[in-house]
This record gives sequence, C-alpha cells and structure tokens, in this order.
Amino acid sequence: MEQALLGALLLNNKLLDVVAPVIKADDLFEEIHRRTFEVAASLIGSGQVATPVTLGTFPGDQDLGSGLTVKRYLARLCAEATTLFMAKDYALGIHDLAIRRKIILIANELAEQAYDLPVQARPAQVAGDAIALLHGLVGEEGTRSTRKEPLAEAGAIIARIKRVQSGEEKKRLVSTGFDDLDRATTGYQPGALWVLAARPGMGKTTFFVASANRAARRGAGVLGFALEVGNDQIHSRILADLAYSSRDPISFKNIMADEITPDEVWRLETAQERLGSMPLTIDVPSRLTPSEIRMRIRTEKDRMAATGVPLNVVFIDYLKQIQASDRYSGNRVYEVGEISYSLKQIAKDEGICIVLLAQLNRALESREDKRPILADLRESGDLEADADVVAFLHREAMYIQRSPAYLDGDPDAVTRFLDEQNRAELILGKNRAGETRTVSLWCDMACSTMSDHVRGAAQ
Ligand SMILES: Nc1ncnc2c1ncn2[C@@H]1O[C@H](COP(=O)(O)OP(=O)(O)OP(=O)(O)O)[C@@H](O)[C@H]1O
Repeated sequence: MEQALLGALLLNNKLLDVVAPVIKADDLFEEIHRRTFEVAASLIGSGQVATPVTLGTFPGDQDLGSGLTVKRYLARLCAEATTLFMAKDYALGIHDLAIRRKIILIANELAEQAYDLPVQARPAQVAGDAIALLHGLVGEEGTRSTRKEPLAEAGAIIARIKRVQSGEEKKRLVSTGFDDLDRATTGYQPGALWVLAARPGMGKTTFFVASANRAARRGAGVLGFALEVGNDQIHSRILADLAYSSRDPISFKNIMADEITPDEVWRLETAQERLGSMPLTIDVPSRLTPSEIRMRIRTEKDRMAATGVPLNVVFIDYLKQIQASDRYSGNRVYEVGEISYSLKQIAKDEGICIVLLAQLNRALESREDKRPILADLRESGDLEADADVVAFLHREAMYIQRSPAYLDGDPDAVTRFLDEQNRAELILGKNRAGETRTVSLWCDMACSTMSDHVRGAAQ
C-alpha cells in the first residue's frame, strides 16, 4: 500500500493536496518510504517537481539490499502506483495502520510499567498517562482535516452568520454570565485557557460560583472542579447565589451552619429547582493531575452529550491543587509551565474553555496601587504565555478594611469602605480577542454572588 501511494504521488504531484492532510512521513512503516515521502513533499512544497528522476539524485544510488538500488526502487514505485481515485483511501489505510502500531506500543509500555511499578508510585498516574497518550491518538484523527481552504472557511463563517441573522441558528457565544465581560472577551471560547488570578480572599471562588451558575443558566454545559473548598461549602455557595435577594440575602455561612428560617428554606428549594434545569456538574476531588483532569473532562463531556448538551466550560479552583508529574519535581516554575501547557492542550483537544483560578504572591502588596499587573505572574511558569485571557480580581474594600484609618473608625475610611464593599474589578491583563480593560462587577461576598449590576434575584 505504501509503495502504491508513493508511486502515484511521483506520477501525479497534485496528489499531495489529497495525501498531506491525511498522513505524515512518520505514518509510513518503512524507513525508505518515510524518506521518499519527506523529500517528495518538500520538493513539491517548494514548487519543484518530484519524479523518480529528480528524487533519484537525492538519496544517492546506494544499495537498499538484495541488489535493489534507489533508482530501481523509485522506478518500481511508479510501476506499482495506485490510481488517482484510490489514493485517498490508501492514505487513510496507511494512517490507520500507523495508529494501530502506536496503540500496540502504548499497550506494551503500559504492561511493562504496570509490572515494574515501585511500591510508592501511583498506579492511577500510570493509567492516566496512558489515557493521555491514547487521547493524543484520538486527537491525531483530527489531523486529517486540519488543513483548511481559507476561501471555503470564509464562506462557512458568512453562511453561519446568515443563519444566525435569519434565526435558523443560535449565536455561539458561551456567556461568562456577565454582559460587559462577554463584550470585552467574546465569552468562553472553545479551546481557550483563562487564568483568573488574585490575592487570597479577593473572590476567586465567588467568581467561579457566580459565573458557573450564570453560564449554566444561559444554557452552557459547565463542569467545576472544587479542589479547595469542600462539597458542603461549594454547594452552599451555589444555593446562596441562586437564592440571592438584595432585600433579604442568605449568607452561605448560614446555610452551612443550618441557621435558616422556614421562609428561607422555601427560597432555597426554589433555587434547588432551578438547578434541575442547569447543565452544571461539580466535582470535588482533593488533588488531580492534568491527565486525571483530562479523563474526568472526557467522561463528563460524554455524559452531557448523552443528554444533548455540549460541555462548554470547565472551572478549576485552583492551580496549587493540581499535581504536576515528577519530571520537574521541586521546581514549581517548570511544574506550573507543564500544568498550564497541559490545560491549554486539553482545552484545544476537547473544544472547551478552561478557567484556571490561581493565587498571586504578596509582592504586589508592597506597591501603592495594589491592582495586579501581568508582571505579578512572572514567577508562575508560562501561565501568561499559555493563557488566552488573564483576568485579575481586585476589591479595594479588602485593603480599606485592613487600613489603620478604618480600624480606628475614621469616618472617611468607613465611607470609602461602604462605597467599595460591593464592587469588584476584573482587570483584563491579557485578552487575545479584545482590549485589555477593567470590567466592573457588583458583588456580595457573604452570599458568594457577583453580577453586572445591583440585583434583586439571580439572573
Ligand atoms: N459573611 C461574610 N461577610 C463578609 N465577607 C465575607 C463573608 N463570607 C466571606 N466573605 C469574604 O469573601 C472573601 C472570600 O471570597 P472567596 O472565597 O471567593 O475568595 P478567594 O479569592 O477564592 O479566597 P481564597 O484564595 O482564600 O480561597 C473573603 O474576603 C471573605 O472575607
């Protein structure tokens, strides 16, 4: 099959357009076939002609064994060439065989590792790594169609816009749940990695809960990994946000402490009913590796797909609870680099947006203006480079509350605190799809709620 395809390619160089999106040189089994494909593709790609004559000078006319010279080998390829019509099927067959060989390799390696695993090692890690490799192979299927024709792609975009305008199709925006943030970023785009970074207590988990609730209420499939707070707290926060009323707020602390009036129980039940129609799943493991995250995302994606909902966005609270491999053990900068790279790949492979919460170190607190800037991520591996959006949460109220003037009861400081206590700033330090500006959010930290505007009930 490999010889027949290479022969056809040397007889008709235009076949490269059909073959190149399907196979890479590495997919060919024989070394001489790999080399021939590489040289032919590079000649054709640079506008030259690849024939047995032009190729014959390249590898030299050495003996390939049993008296077969390169010139004879190339002539034989042409004699055995398949038809133009069959070329794509041959390429697909070769690609499938290459995948089979890789599966066998992974399976053999996995068996060897399982036999030799040291007692202190984690078998789940070995299984997770193997699954990641197998997912990589599944991803390779996609390479068959990664080469695009800009003319056709532009046509597809315009056709989709027309279908949206005529009401035939819904807009694809996966809302963050906050209108101004959607306008600034175009929402949670498939394949994107968001990093939401802040000092402790600024409201990262509050943003996660509020955004997850609002995105799911607007129809997005949402998965949240609550690696830091426990099951009870995360679900109490979800309920407090959904049941929010500015006249009679219910704090998540009171829900956790069972200090709830009968009327409030009724409101919590109404919030619980709402949850029934929201495609929202919460997972509460204590620590995960990137491979385990990938595995759980795939499982949830399949489960949601079976109910007719695509999984759109995954929140991870938070970075410190993600365990890197042993490769860079002890070097946190490299470990974080490995984690952010893996998460970006997962987002791309699975067509989802990942929102990773991260904690900033205290260096910024020695500055006059304590609003975080991109440089504050400098010690965090490649977070900035891998992320499509870097958003910093800042609440001035946190700092006013800690100031000596406020603690001494200074009326100006108290007034400033009251002005600021329900305001959060989301500073877009990096934004691949738009401008880097600050989005203002309203918040009530006791109820784990955030929104675009002051509100009466969860929108
Ligand atoms: N009942 C309450 N009244 C006032 N503020 C509250 C109340 N409950 C929580 N908060 C405030 O909410 C903030 C915590 O919010 P959140 O947990 O979302 O922040 P975080 O950035 O995720 O924090 P961490 O990094 O410590 O996990 C803290 O500043 C806390 O003081």
